[in-house]
Amino acid sequence: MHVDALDEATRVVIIDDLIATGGTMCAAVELISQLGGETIECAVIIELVDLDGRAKLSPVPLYSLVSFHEDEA
Ligand SMILES: O=P(O)(O)OC[C@H]1O[C@H](OP(=O)(O)OP(=O)(O)O)[C@H](O)[C@@H]1O
Ligand SMILES: Nc1ncnc2[nH]cnc12
Repeated sequence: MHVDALDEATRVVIIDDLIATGGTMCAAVELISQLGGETIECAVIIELVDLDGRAKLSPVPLYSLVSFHEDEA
């Protein structure tokens, strides 16, 4: 991503296929922040609930379409 791709007025929604530990999504939030933007929401298709990536993202809200628990895998 170019260093001048975002400015302070840019509100970003990050979309990925899956959240597990939240490390990937957190890195994306941090990158957006370093470039001056603000992540207003993260969205995924699949959330692996037991790995608690949602807590790592807080206070950025997470929207997920499907939640899997360990005993359902
Ligand atoms: O919440 P995390 O623990 O960071 O994991 C989530 C990431 O893992 C998967 O990518 P993966 O690294 O498997 O690569 P790929 O989907 O590009 O093949 C998935 O697409 C997310 O990007
Ligand atoms: N724990 C996990 N299960 C399935 N896909 C993944 N991608 C990254 N972490 C994963």
